[in-house]
Amino acid sequence: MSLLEIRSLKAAYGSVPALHQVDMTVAPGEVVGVLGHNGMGKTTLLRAIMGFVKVTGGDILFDGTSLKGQAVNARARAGLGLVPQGRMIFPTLSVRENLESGIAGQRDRDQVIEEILTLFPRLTRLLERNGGALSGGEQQLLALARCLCRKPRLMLLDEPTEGIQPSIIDEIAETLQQLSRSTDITIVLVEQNLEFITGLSDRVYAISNGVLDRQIPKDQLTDSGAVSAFMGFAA
Ligand SMILES: Nc1ncnc2c1ncn2[C@@H]1O[C@H](COP(=O)(O)OP(=O)(O)OP(=O)(O)O)[C@@H](O)[C@H]1O
Repeated sequence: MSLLEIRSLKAAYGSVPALHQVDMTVAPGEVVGVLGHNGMGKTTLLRAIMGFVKVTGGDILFDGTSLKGQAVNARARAGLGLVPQGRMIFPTLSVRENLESGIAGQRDRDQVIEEILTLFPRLTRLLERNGGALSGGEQQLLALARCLCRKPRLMLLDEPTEGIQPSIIDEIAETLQQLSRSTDITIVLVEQNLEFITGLSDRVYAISNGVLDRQIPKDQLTDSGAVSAFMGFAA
């Protein structure tokens, strides 16, 4: 069974439609990419799944249950986690406090943080530093780690490479690969970075003008020229 199933989804900002038709399925444990240019609806899709954007048609099923009418915190409790575009960490809180803010309920905070940090050795050295004093790449690692503190079953990642140095992009890719290999987490990743998305994803969908109904053929995923041509990206 699919962990996430999206059927004929439509979403709008007021009276302005942003998603016209989105159909996708994600199996447990998969890493699924959504590739698209600026303004095509990638962020809107993730925010609609999480419950931040109003859905005007269609349905989203998580683990077989419709998310219709469920508030953001109910979706988070069900196991959805979003790492937003721009990272949105707390700049005046320390790395440790940022991580603590991601921990739900009465769980043993130190133990949760220790567990998560095994995936993020770079953050271990930075625990007492303020979030705002980290580089963009370090902030992205922190945003990922904070999301993981809630132990999501499905993690939604919004352009994790945006504005980040290539050396840390590689580290983020390795961290996500390790996470995917060592746990049963499911990931939906939206990106414009071809190399990053094709390197990480089991399957990649294309989104264009709020329509997502095409997948890039698997045998073409390793051929960036073919993917660019499929997407209509300039060579
Ligand atoms: N808060 C908003 N109010 C009105 N329109 C919005 C809002 N946010 C996004 N839009 C519009 O919805 C469409 C999809 O935007 P979205 O941010 O989802 O695209 P994106 O693919 O994530 O782009 P980017 O890569 O630039 O982040 C665009 O036409 C955008 O202008």
